[in-house]
Amino acid sequence: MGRLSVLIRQSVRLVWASGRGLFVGLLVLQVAAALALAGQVLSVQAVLTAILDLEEGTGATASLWTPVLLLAGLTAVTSIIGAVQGHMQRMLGELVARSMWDQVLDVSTGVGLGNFESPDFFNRLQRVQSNALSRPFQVTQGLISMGGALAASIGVGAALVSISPLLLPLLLIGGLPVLLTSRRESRLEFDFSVAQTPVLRMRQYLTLVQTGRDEAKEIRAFHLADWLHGRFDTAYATYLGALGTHLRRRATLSAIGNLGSAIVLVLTLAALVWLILDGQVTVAGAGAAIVAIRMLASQVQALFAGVQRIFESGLFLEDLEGFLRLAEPAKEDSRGPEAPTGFAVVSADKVHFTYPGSDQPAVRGATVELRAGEVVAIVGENGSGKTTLAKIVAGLYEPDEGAVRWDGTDIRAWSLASVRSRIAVIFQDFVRYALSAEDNIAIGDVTRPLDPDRMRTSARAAGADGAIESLPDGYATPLSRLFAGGRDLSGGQWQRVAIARGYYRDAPFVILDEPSAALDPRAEYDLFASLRHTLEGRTALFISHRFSTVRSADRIYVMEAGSVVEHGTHDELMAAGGQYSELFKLQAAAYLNADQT
Ligand SMILES: Nc1ncnc2c1ncn2[C@@H]1O[C@H](COP(=O)(O)OP(=O)(O)OP(=O)(O)O)[C@@H](O)[C@H]1O
Repeated sequence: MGRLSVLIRQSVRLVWASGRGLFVGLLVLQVAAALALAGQVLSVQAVLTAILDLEEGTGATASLWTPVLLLAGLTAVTSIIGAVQGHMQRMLGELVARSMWDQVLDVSTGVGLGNFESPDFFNRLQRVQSNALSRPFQVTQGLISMGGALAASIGVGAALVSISPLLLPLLLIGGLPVLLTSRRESRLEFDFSVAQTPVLRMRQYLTLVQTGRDEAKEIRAFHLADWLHGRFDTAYATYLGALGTHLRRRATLSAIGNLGSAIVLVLTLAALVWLILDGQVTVAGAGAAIVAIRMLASQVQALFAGVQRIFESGLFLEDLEGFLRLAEPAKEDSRGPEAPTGFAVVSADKVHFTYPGSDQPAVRGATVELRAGEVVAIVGENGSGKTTLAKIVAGLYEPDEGAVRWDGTDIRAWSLASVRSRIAVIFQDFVRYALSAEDNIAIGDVTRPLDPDRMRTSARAAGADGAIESLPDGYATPLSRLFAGGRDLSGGQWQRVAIARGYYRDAPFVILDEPSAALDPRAEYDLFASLRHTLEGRTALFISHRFSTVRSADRIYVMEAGSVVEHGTHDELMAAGGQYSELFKLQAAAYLNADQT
């Protein structure tokens, strides 16, 4: 009972916050329906008494009409209430779902990036999306049907007590077996859901692969359709096998519970027969009692079904609450004083970082420094830790050791949200939003109204203007074939849109993570050469694994296996004859050979 009252309190809070008007309205209707049901029992008794009086010749036909009309009226009222309630419940369910979605999306967009490295997080997210979000609606229904069944049980119970007080306790006991088995059933359901989440996610992933636009060409080119279908079928078969076992267990439990209730109902009816034979109940009373017992049995069943729904949803709601708590550290991000609007020096000071679940550090004691207005480059081979270091400098990952400092102050001293607002990052794997070209650029800064001039200047600076202006609707063209009138861009054109997005953001510090990977060598050279002019004094960190691109940087850091192994200007590094000069010559030779062939 303790657990039930906690769950009911939680659920009421949830429903109350989402749609209190509808909730109260539904409860009022439930009480009205309960009164109408009790009225029906009493009307049946009155109808039967009038019929018996007529037969015995002691009553008049006219006295039959009033209870019959009353019974008809009450029956109509009950069914109308039922119909209206259905629609109101649907609306309330949607309101509850919306407020839950709001909270879930707050978590998914607010939690630390580290969560997205963990399959556990995705399993929880999946459970929350496919289960926990529908559960609040179930709880709402459970609460309302409980409230209604309780009111109806009291009403019909009172009517029954007026006929014979013995029958009521017997009927109430009838609900107990179902209640006892329902707790066990709810645990089974939750455990099943937890166990099946990874299989379900794999199935959904296989569906996405087989329906995705990007994957479509590779599936055809590699003849993957049958192979992927096979994997999908196997995943489905595993799930169906487990579902069969699970449903058999649940069916056995509910059969036991319902059998228990049915036995109690038979005992109640037997007691009624005994009361009639003993002369303690009149024939009219017995008729009404049978109606009342039927009504009450179904109400008691509804009451316990409501309790069962709440119990069953309870475990999922706890899961949901645990998930929502993940956002608490994210709220911390916007606490603390605002970061200064600029800096003289940004440094990463002996930073170490290991990805969650990984045993190898991705960055080991790396130190870099950027002075205001400088264009600094990080180079290194694939997997050397460049992107990870950039994410640490951007305040997206917190270093395990060491610190990122602005003019000597650890950025953790300020609100992380404000630090991030001073930085524009163009990611290697930037997002291609299925929105207009204009939105794709202006998304770089959504804190102020769209500035068309700035947007066009940014597009021009990134060299994206030509491609966009030749689209059917220019900047208003959706950059996706998913939507009517949409067009797609080439990889290089998309990359320029992403660069324009970074330029559009009015931030003193710009981080470009391999922004030229999809550009041809001339475009890449032009991009870097024009960077200083485009950024107009802003500080830039440029990441590349093409050494020739960044030779004019103010300073170049060379990374290898997570550490900075060399740094200096191009000339200094070439003169040092270390790894930079070796890799630079290797890449240059590869280009020369390519030119000669
Ligand atoms: N999300 C992740 N989870 C676990 N390990 C990761 C993750 N991302 C990168 N790593 C590992 O961290 C190391 C550094 O990766 P990082 O992406 O920083 O290198 P990079 O120098 O930017 O490489 P590239 O030039 O290929 O982009 C690699 O060994 C990589 O396997």
